[in-house]
Amino acid sequence: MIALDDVVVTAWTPDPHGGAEQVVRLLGPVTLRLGERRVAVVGANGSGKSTLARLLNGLVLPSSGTVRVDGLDTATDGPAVRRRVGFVFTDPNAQIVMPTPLEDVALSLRRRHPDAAGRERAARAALRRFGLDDRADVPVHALSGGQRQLLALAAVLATEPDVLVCDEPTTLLDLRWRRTVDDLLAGLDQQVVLVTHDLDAARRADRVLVVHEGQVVHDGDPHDAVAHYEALMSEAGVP
Ligand SMILES: Nc1ncnc2c1ncn2[C@@H]1O[C@H](COP(=O)(O)OP(=O)(O)OP(=O)(O)O)[C@@H](O)[C@H]1O
Repeated sequence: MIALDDVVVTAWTPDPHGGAEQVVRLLGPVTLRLGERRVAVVGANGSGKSTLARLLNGLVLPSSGTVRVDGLDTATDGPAVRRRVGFVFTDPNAQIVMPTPLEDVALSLRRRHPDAAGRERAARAALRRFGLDDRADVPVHALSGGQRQLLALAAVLATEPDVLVCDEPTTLLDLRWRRTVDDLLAGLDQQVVLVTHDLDAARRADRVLVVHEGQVVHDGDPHDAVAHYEALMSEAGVP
């Protein structure tokens, strides 16, 4: 169970008029209990979705309030939370750290497979699941953007997290791989929190949060939530 209580996130930003830095509120206050297997988060650019997602594994810490995952506080139990909560970034370059796909996935497997041969076998199997087996040993800079995104997802799933938080994980993928990743995420046993601009993907969730100007303004049934978001967008002049 993910529990947010009275969470507010603020940040210092420069004053556009050259004065002292100012504190701005990016998100909150937010109080939520997230227990559903598939939770989607939708909202306009800059509304606060990534900030909300990053709170869930302690990448962003609340300025006030608490975020707990299965009772672990992200502010005080960060490493334990991150072992439980895998995070897939929009930009795969933010999380690929090794020179080749095989080495990158193998790094994620080091806890579960201390022996090198077992680790390599498991890493190759993980890459195969994402159609990357023939790319296992090429330099990561030679992968396409979509292949890098698949690699990032493969590496995070290899750590077998209890919860997977994905921040727009299919943005760089073509239609075939988007469907593959959507199906794969849908079939996972883990809880998945998906930040997405893909409203069809949001409609397949069990619960949808609509974020607007740093607030969760709607929370509930996917069809109602998506309709609420579309109404918000049309008020903003989006056709
Ligand atoms: N560390 C920070 N300091 C100052 N402002 C920030 C910081 N992080 C985020 N912001 C601002 O907070 C707002 C919300 O950002 P966030 O990344 O959560 O939005 P988002 O809904 O995920 O947007 P997008 O759909 O474009 O990815 C934006 O205006 C962003 O510029």
